[in-house]
Amino acid sequence: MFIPTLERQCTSEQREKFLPLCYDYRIIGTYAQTELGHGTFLRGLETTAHYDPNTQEFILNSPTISSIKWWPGALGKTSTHAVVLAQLYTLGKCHGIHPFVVQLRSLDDHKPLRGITVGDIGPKMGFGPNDNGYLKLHKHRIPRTNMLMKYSQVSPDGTYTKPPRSTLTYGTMTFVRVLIVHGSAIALAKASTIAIRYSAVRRQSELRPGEPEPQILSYPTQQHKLFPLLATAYAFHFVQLAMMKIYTDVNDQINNSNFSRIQELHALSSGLKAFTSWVTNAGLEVCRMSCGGHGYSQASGFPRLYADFTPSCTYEGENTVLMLQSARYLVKCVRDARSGKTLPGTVSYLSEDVSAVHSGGSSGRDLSNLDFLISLYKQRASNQVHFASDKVDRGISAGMDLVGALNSASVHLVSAAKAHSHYFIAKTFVESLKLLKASSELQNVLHQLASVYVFEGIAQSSGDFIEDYILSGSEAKTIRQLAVDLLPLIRVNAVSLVDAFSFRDEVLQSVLGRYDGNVYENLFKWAQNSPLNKTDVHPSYHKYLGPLLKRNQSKL
Ligand SMILES: CCCCC/C=C\C/C=C\C/C=C\CC/C=C/C(=O)SCCNC(=O)CCNC(=O)[C@H](O)C(C)(C)COP(=O)(O)OP(=O)(O)OC[C@H]1O[C@@H](n2cnc3c(N)ncnc32)[C@H](O)[C@@H]1OP(=O)(O)O
Ligand SMILES: Cc1cc2nc3c(=O)[nH]c(=O)nc-3n(C[C@H](O)[C@H](O)[C@H](O)COP(=O)(O)OP(=O)(O)OC[C@H]3O[C@@H](n4cnc5c(N)ncnc54)[C@H](O)[C@@H]3O)c2cc1C
Repeated sequence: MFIPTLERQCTSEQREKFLPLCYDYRIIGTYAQTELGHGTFLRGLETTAHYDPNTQEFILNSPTISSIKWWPGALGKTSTHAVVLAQLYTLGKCHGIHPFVVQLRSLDDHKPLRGITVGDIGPKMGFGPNDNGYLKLHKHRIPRTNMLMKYSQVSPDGTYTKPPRSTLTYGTMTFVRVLIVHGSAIALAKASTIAIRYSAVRRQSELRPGEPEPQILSYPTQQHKLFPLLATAYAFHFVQLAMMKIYTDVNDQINNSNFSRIQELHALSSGLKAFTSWVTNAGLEVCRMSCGGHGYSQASGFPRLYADFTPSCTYEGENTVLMLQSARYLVKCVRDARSGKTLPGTVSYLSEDVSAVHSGGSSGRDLSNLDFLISLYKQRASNQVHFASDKVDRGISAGMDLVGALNSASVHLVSAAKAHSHYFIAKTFVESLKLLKASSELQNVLHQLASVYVFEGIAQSSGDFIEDYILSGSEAKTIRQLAVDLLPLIRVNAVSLVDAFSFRDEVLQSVLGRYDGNVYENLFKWAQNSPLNKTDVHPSYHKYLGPLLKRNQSKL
């Protein structure tokens, strides 16, 4: 995050000064924004940067205990520098959060500089090797030219020039949220690889006396756990490609001072980061539990995969908060549509009248047709967004201000943003496959994956579709059955579909997910390396167990 921030927020002179140092690993940096007291509410950050025109320096301080920077990755022991987000003060006026490059440690002996107190925040649930750290600043001075001034400037006499958009400072977070969509796809692909390969190796239970124990991958319940998640990994792969394309296009526009789509990008990246990380987070646990006891072993790779992935739901914007950000924009779009404005691509459906198109219960609708089902996802999203938006309007009519009305409708706003994200993902998956140049056999297999993703997505949220009369109860039941009917067909290619992710064993880090399937021998070998097995009789025996047993035996 340190380098992307410099790349996006530096003037050309600052780029020339800082970026070569980063690329050559002459300095190591982190992104120090979050504080003990604030992570979500950026405008509440307390770190200060006061400009001293006499020395043309900024004086940085952590004025309170809650202002201590807390959590930034590699801040504790590794980083020599940080981008520090602080409240800018110049000529007695506060101008809000701005980014500053701050050297933390000497490049000679790595000792913290004067006015800098840094350290590790202590053991966490995962990311053991990462020294997430704290930073306390005390009257620490940096040159004026260390404020990243691409968008806003402070002149030598302290005059402040404001940015074209205050939220340009938030640009790095948007970029990393887009990366996290990719991270979700990768994590779910890894988990699917481990669980499906192991399920092809593991045999368990005797269905009928005398019959060989079947592969657990042959059980419909195991397939129902794993194949929708496999399909989701493929869906997220295509979505992260689409998301990155939109990000790159909008970022190019921003670089040409065209800020027209910055809000749409923020809303989409926020919703997709939250949606994909929540789904992946839950999916990792389903994959682990589908592997029985061995899934709980470190040897499976699942404990570390989960512990390292799960903070994706928190960092870079806590998921609920990001869904609310996305929803806030959707509400704004409903208003714009009602006032006749044209809506941008990813939200243009909100100006369509989808309500009459599909009333639930009409017979003869082709419930296996993906294009038709995507239109139902669209209707569900539009209904939920309009419902939540109407709730906000009713709140305002009842005398609330906008903030109060948004807060009062926030549960429904989160549901609406989820439905919007889900529609975007399902639509992108189906459309991406149409554009894919692939053999008919491959198209058929991928169509099965897209179908099970779309069917299962409706089955797991059938209440949304039935409550709004988008589907009748019997139609929802039919779609649920369509998903189950696909499972044995996907079974045929399931192992090939995870092999296609091409994770090397060294990357997958899983005895259960080994490419050669040689699980049991390697589990036993792995266990031999357990520290507890260094000696046959563990030293603790002589201190505790031995005396206890001997004392009690003497009573017999
Ligand atoms: C290539 C392979 C990839 C594999 C690897 C995959 C994954 C790993 C990758 C990365 C992870 C690794 C490390 C990550 C380590 C973690 C780092 C961090 O966590 S950094 C800190 C992150 N912190 C946050 O995200 C803070 C969240 N809070 C906020 O963003 C803001 O406080 C919030 C909630 C948006 C509120 O903003 P605020 O200004 O206070 O109030 P408003 O809601 O009123 O917003 C005002 C307007 O500004 C618009 N806005 C807000 N944010 C943005 C934005 N980012 N871009 C554009 N516009 C934005 C908002 O919509 C409002 O607009 P309107 O007034 O409604 O028009
Ligand atoms: C592993 C890890 C690495 C990190 N790395 C970095 C880093 O490198 N740099 C950095 O600056 N930070 C980093 N962070 C910090 C991270 O960005 C914050 O933890 C994150 O932004 C969430 O803020 P918070 O912790 O204050 O949670 P809070 O905002 O306090 O969230 C707590 C609860 O309050 C709810 N809540 C908060 N605001 C609202 C609202 N407006 N409406 C409804 N509900 C709300 C949330 O939904 C959540 O349920 C890291 C965190 C972790 C766990």
